[in-house]
Amino acid sequence: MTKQNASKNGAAATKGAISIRNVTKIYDPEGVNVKAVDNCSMEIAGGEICMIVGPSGCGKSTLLNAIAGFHSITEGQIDVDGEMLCGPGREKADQGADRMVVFQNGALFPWKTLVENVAYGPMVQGALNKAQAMDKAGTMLAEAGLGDVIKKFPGEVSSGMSRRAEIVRALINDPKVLLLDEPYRAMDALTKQIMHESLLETYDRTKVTIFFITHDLEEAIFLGDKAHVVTTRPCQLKKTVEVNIPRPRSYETQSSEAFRALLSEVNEAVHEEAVKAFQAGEREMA
Ligand SMILES: Nc1ncnc2c1ncn2[C@@H]1O[C@H](COP(=O)(O)OP(=O)(O)OP(=O)(O)O)[C@@H](O)[C@H]1O
Repeated sequence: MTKQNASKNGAAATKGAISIRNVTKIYDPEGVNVKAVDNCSMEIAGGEICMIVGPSGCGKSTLLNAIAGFHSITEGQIDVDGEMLCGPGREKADQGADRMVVFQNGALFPWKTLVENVAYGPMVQGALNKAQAMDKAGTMLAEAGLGDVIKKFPGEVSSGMSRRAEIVRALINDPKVLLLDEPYRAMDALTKQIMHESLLETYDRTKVTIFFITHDLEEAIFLGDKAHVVTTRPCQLKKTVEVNIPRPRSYETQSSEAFRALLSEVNEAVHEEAVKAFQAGEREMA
């Protein structure tokens, strides 16, 4: 492992605090009326890596989409750094470069090289001219270990490289918050390890707040400062597990007693909710 480092919420980490207060989301209230989130509250400090775990279909992506400004909320309020994104009088947040999203299915333009993909955002927003944007994109890709492939097209590099490039693309505008919705879901264990190292190194450079949805409990403990376990639908915060394992964390960390104890604590909470989700599904089928 390279210089994956140190601080949790270091001195530079003052931006990107997310406050989710009493948020409820009902899809299609006049029709199918699906309550995905119910009176859910959570606080995420600026510069924190916050992992969200819970059963399938419980409402995790709904929360992420509300923070990103893709979906409205029905009640409650979401703030970033004390400024209301959505809440009373504004049911949907504006989308903005201060909150960048990376999903599990890649979203790079296949007809552009990696460096062109990364440079695209600041160029079209007019934040940088083409030369500046290409230069910054090349530097950031090199920092992420992709210096040799910046001129390759997404189809010419591995899925792991593409995903790292997507994260660089999300970070080029220096967002306050990085929203990750199961970005490594389809990857094999070894590729995931590389992704985790790379993400932690990126985090050390940027101290961006990370809101990360996963079903992989080991990933949640390995990466997170906190793991927020949420209930089966409708989503509420069930339990917060503080991951008080010092950084840097290496793969030996995963066999430590502290790691296994935290894993077991998260597993127990998630399992309870998974059983409820399964029973609810069986009732619906009956
Ligand atoms: N546009 C929509 N209209 C109606 N129901 C929806 C809509 N989008 C999501 N849902 C429902 O809301 C619930 C929560 O969905 P969401 O995608 O937030 O869950 P999730 O926890 O992210 O799931 P997964 O872990 O499987 O990705 C699900 O029951 C889903 O079917």
